[in-house]
Amino acid sequence: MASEPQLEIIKGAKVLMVGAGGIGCELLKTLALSGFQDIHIIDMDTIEVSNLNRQFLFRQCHVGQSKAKVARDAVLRFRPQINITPYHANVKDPEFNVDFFKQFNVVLNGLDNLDARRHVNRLCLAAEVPLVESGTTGFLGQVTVHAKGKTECYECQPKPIPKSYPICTITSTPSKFVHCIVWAKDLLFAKLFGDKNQENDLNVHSGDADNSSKQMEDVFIRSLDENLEEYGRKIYDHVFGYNIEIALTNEETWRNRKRPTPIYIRDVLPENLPGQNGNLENCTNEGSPVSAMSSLGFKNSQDVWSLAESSKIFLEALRLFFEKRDKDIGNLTFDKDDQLAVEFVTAAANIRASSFGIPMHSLFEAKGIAGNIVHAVATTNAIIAGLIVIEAIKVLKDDCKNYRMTYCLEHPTRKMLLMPVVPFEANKSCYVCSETPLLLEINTHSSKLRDFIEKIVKSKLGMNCPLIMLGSTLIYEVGDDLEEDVAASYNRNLDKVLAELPAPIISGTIVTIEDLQQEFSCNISIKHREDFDEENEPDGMVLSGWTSAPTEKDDRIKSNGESSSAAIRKLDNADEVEITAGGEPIESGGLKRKHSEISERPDKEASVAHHPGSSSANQGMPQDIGDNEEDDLVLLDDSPEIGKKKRLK
Ligand SMILES: Nc1ncnc2c1ncn2[C@@H]1O[C@H](COP(=O)(O)OP(=O)(O)OP(=O)(O)O)[C@@H](O)[C@H]1O
Ligand SMILES: [Zn+2]
Repeated sequence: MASEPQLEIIKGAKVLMVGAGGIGCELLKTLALSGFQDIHIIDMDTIEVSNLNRQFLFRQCHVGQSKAKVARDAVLRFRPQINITPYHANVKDPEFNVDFFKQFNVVLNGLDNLDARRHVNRLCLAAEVPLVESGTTGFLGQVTVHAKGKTECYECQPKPIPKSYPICTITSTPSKFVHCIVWAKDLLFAKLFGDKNQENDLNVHSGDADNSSKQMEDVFIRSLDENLEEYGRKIYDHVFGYNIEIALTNEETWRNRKRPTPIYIRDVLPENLPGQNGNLENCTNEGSPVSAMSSLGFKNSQDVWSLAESSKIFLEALRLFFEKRDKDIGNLTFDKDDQLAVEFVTAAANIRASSFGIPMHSLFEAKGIAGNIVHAVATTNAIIAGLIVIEAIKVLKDDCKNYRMTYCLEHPTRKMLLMPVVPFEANKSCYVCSETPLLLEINTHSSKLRDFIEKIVKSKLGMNCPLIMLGSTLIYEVGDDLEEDVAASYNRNLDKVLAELPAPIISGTIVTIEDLQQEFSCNISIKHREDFDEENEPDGMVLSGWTSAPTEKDDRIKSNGESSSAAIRKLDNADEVEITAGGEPIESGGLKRKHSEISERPDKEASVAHHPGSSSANQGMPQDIGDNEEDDLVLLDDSPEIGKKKRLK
């Protein structure tokens, strides 16, 4: 129960929540029950059936409605006297500018993607409003506090980019099931059902450079009256049979690897097997999604299909796409919520896995890998929401010496389920909250301004509405209010190489980039470089400059000079840290952690190297630190003495 003065602070606070999903629902409820009376919520989504198992403010009848609005109505039913203002909108919309953010005492994030998190971080920095940031992945979760001038900002530590795989591992030498999944969704699925114009490296790299890509293209084109069964079998034989034969001709590749086995459909499924075509009636029921599994009578998504079963699903899913979803073909991108797409990708990945001697997986598992899904745990969201409120109250009391980043661990470690850590001070070389310039190595004679904007400014720097300047010369700007001829000249610049722009970007120049909405700008020093490694530097440009971690001693808020709080203490050994509690190092044995591990998130993203997927879920979370036989739950005191623990009986 909050003390009287604390309650007054809570009652007088105006808070902004971003995200009304898994964490957001718990958070809104906890805020309301803790006495908060003026809460604004932004969420751009509508409610989906798959949200209902954990987003407890929503019911079946709300499916399709705004999360922010339904969450508000649900909470007002038990706290009718408080003010909740919902916005069914993207936090990146221009209306949510710095002035909008300035009206709040604290901002609380319950988001699921890096892009929006970075955007909110910049607005909070510009508006000088503290941010409590959070994330969960299954049993893991964390809450961090970011206050300008007091702690590091959300972007002070570079966030690991989603794990991606070298293209040749995916196209030629898969060794794990995830490689087969990436191949099936990013290459095969994209080739058959996606945008025909996008680059797609389904070709097998063989010693025989003449592996005709012309022939390759022809195979995928379906003539208007081509029988779908025959078309499916042709694709099957091409990608699982012929391509593997070609790959095998490159002896060098297989010298130290297990050779794959080509698979042809005639060996797996005899032609025109009765019943093989599925039962179209079953899958045309109004309202139910088109599904190869239901068409073929497969019920359990946790079963691992045999090679023959995978092959049946492959052919059936392909047929259903062409017969039932023909309007989508050419525009599809893989979506984990698209049942037919998941079935197709699972089947294709399993057939490829079988060819390469890799264990096959169930649709349920494959979906998790393909969609980068770690199943959400409602309890973790509830714990994290509680911790957000605890930190928010400290922020409102300006109790910065007691701010904590708290990690929720999968297994209690040293009897701690929750690991509190003193926040770091700002990284002096953070390009977001300090003025340190970045360094970009790029071929200024061959890279176009368009590539620079897409790969660096938008993708790496997370800018929304960039403005690019060299000295006082504007090279590029976006905005609805631009005059036509100005907009046209900026557009012409997009296709020029950097060194040939009206103000040339060459080695030694410093480019200034600003995002007016985020009120954020940074400088990039340019260094010309002729060649890049295709495998390791697929963008053809390398951005660096803000990777250094904070330095020892001055890098974290001190608890009044005392050592009563948990802390991460840097060891002499440069990148190892030791987690300590109560000033005393927790007994050693499994607790020494590399700094890089502490700041890395669990990474299950599956994509090909040159298409890094979007990042979601947690950032900066410690991994499983080690099991402890005693599964005691340990709670943190609400008092500043975080080192003290209470045991739940
Ligand atoms: N740019 C954004 N603006 C506003 N809301 C956003 C933005 N990005 C994400 N969100 C919201 O953040 C919430 C995150 O919630 P959560 O992680 O539970 O995801 P979910 O979409 O509800 O569930 P799942 O992805 O697991 O199916 C979502 O409701 C989503 O709409
Ligand atoms: Zn920073």
